[in-house]
Amino acid sequence: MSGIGQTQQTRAGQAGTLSTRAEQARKDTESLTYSSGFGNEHSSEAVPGALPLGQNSPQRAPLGLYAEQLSGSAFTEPRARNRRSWLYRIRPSAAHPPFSRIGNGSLRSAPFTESVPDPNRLRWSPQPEPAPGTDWLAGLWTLGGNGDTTQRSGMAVHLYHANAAMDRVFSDADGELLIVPEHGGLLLVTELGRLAARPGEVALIPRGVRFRVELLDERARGYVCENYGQPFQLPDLGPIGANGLANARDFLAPTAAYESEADRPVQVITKFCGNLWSADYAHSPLDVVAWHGNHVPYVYDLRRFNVIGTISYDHPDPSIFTVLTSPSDTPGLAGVDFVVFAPRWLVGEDTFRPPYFHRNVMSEYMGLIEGAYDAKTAGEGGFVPGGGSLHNMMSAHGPDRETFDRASAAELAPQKINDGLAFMFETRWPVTATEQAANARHLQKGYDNVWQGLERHFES
Ligand SMILES: O=C(O)Cc1cc(O)ccc1O
Ligand SMILES: [Fe+2]
Repeated sequence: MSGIGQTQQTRAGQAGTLSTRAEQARKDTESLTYSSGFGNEHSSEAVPGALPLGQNSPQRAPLGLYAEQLSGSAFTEPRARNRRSWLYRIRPSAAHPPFSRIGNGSLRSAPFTESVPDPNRLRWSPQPEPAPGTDWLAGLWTLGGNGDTTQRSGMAVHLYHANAAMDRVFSDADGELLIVPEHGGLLLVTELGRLAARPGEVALIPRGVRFRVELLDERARGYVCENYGQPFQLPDLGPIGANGLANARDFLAPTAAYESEADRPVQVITKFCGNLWSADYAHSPLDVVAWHGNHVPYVYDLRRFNVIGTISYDHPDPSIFTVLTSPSDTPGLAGVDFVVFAPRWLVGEDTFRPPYFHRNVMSEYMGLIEGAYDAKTAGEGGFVPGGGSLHNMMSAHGPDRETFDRASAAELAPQKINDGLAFMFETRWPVTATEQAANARHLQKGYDNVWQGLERHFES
């Protein structure tokens, strides 16, 4: 079985240095166009007349293209949950050679059984530098997760660290991918078109959609939530009303674009029930000339998030910061929520304003995109951009001692939190760490100490 590293067949060496590739990718982002809205029907054609009108599958599709449906939900799921796109492509996806197993590299999948679920609070420093020539796929490193890929339930937390563009093409049959860049921009070249995602933005690649990743900078680092469960959707707003939190119109789907160069060999890798499989195609599968549907990738700028919080007293639960939720069969119980702690004003009166001490039945993985987080002291060895923390089901956590001391004594003038962008993947089941995460050198050994020295103040 060959490894996950890039093969000879890829063009990285031939196409010159990464800077040339990155420069080209940056140039490509200047002409990107998008279609706005989340969950709605989008349509796009790169060549006029490529999209059939009034039907999906004419006897002969326009321009000699092949019509193909990509289903992200069962055919019969309720209309509100139904996801599919129709693709009009140069060759049908069915025309491919057999897939063979390749090594999984540092990727791991559910069920996670390498270690036992850990009730301790865990925190990691940023990922170490990858070897030169590491593309986005080879740079994926799994921290942990829950559920079962074969049952389409649960989630995985991955980190990525890349310094080379991807020539091969990847798709994930196991789940959708929420990509959270922390350092360096990405150009995602997908079957449905191209999207740019820079730190502060997130990208969502639906289950099964093929893509490759170009780097917009010399190095790219970030987080990935692989959601095996129901696709992410916008949370209901209840009494908030018709607007607020992440607004649907701020999600941007790509417009159709296809690989225009002559046929060339392309390695296509698929992740299927936890393993990587590879096939050598004689052409690029990113050959969709037109498409319509709602099973589409998105990019979303987290700075567009309409943050809602208290204007009276007490610290609201962080569900108020939910960007996207993957529901379970139990109302209100998410398989996984994606939550953002964006710049906001704190005005609560007679209130301990940072996150409170708590124990939660849900499990919380937190990452930091930039700056600092208001419950934790910043700086080397602390909660820093590129690092992450895991507070599993019922583990006791909250403000560290320094934060507690400061916030308990602070003068409660209106205060703008302006210097940080943190996020949380909050999931219904404990996250079991992979062996590589449980034994990582960058696991912070003294994390518990941040809660040391919280002295007794009780006077009876
Ligand atoms: O643990 C954390 O920092 C996340 C979090 C934030 C918050 O504002 C309230 C509860 C919570 O779990
Ligand atoms: Fe928490």
